[in-house]
Amino acid sequence: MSFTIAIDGPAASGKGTISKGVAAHFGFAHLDTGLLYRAVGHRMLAGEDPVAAAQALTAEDLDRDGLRTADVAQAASKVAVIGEVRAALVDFQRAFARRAGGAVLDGRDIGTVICPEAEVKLFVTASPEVRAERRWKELTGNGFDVRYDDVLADVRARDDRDSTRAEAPMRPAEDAVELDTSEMDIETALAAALAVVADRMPGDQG
Ligand SMILES: Nc1ncnc2c1ncn2[C@@H]1O[C@H](COP(=O)(O)OP(=O)(O)O)[C@@H](O)[C@H]1O
Ligand SMILES: Nc1ccn([C@@H]2O[C@H](COP(=O)(O)OP(=O)(O)O)[C@@H](O)[C@H]2O)c(=O)n1
Repeated sequence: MSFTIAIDGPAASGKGTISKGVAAHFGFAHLDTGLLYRAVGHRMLAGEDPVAAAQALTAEDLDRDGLRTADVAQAASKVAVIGEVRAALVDFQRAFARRAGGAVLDGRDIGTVICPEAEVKLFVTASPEVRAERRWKELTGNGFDVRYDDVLADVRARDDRDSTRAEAPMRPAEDAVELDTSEMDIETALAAALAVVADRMPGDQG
């Protein structure tokens, strides 16, 4: 049986953390679809054509070091505007979503474009300032020397590019449950997400 949970939202809203927690709780597989775009962005920064890079993407590309930097995040959101890049990544994401045993995918367009039939859709948000603070803590904790103001500017620039692009813009699906985590710690946010999912689980799996 396949069961798909789509979790979308802007940068550093906590969708990855929630997705991992939901997947672990239910024993589902998890795909961070942002990594696909980051891997293509990384290859573009190395001089490759982004469409060719997306078409040739391998599992090893997703394991590379250096995909979590601010520069790669910006490059990811630039390649994500290109329709041919997005098209090259669709089949892999849909196949993952349909795998037996259940799947959680997080990104920007999972509930709207990749898996419009997903059994559960969440759209996770938080204010730009809260998200920038979380990302700043994460990056400085990982040894990156970044300023809060620059992280906030990066988050805002990506929000703007991601939500205004013509192809698969970031937005909540009409049937998505919105979860504003601005005032929630990780445990509270995960509990709220689990409650939404459990409510939509068939039988006694919740
Ligand atoms: N509710 C929360 N409260 C505080 N920190 C959080 C919360 N959710 C996530 N974080 C932290 O914020 C950072 C970004 O979270 P992440 O799940 O990677 O966001 P996203 O996948 O939306 O970019 C991580 O360091 C994570 O531990
Ligand atoms: N399903 C997706 C996932 C990511 N992306 C793009 O990839 C970029 C990086 O995504 P990410 O999820 O790794 O970013 P964070 O939310 O972790 O900061 C985003 O800013 C989007 O431009 C997308 O267009 N569609």
